[in-house]
Amino acid sequence: MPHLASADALPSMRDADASLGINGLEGAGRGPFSLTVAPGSCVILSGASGAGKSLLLRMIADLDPNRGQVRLGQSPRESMSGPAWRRQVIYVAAESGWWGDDVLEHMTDVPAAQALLARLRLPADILGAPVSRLSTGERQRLALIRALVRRPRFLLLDEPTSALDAETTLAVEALLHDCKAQGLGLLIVSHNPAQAARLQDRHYRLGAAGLEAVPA
Ligand SMILES: Nc1ncnc2c1ncn2[C@@H]1O[C@H](COP(=O)(O)OP(=O)(O)OP(=O)(O)O)[C@@H](O)[C@H]1O
Repeated sequence: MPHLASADALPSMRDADASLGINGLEGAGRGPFSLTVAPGSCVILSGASGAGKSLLLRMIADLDPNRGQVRLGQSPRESMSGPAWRRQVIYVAAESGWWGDDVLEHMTDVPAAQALLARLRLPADILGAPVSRLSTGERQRLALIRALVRRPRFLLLDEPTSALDAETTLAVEALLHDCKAQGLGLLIVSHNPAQAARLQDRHYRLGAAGLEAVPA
């Protein structure tokens, strides 16, 4: 893993065969949606603005009202508390929310977060900065770091590079690629066909008729 600043900075692989299974998930008048994300794989979700992509991710994380089956391997989502579920399956919004003005207090593993800064082209002292002074792109990358250092099994990423320049976008993608190689499962909303082509193991488009597989 030559590109990693620290092997400890990435989620470790556990229960390698535990897929994220979504079956008949519906809510807010949308769905039912069914798809599977295997560990160590990347599923891209595209579709027109307003199609319901964020809603689907939020329903999987159980952040919006929904019904249907969601499982992690053999374990149904309802077998664990909401916070326990969202430690394993983390939703990262396109515009991240921060509950205080101190970046550091949001990081559950500061050394691991520190080890990822350079990879994402962030300054070494940024963890000491107030959230209110960060640029949109800095906040977006720090939200990804904040999620990664919690060592989830699946990440639901909503347009994770929407605020980034081309070179920084590639740096984020390289990190995600390495996380995937360590067993992390990814479901990523992207409007960028080139990014989809670089990252996807599978690709679905969300349209009026529901999820449609997009050929590679
Ligand atoms: N909790 C909710 N209950 C009912 N409707 C909702 C809820 N959340 C979002 N919506 C509506 O569902 C629609 C889809 O929103 P969503 O944010 O999922 O779209 P999107 O596909 O992610 O769009 P974009 O690409 O522009 O981000 C919108 O019209 C939105 O107002």
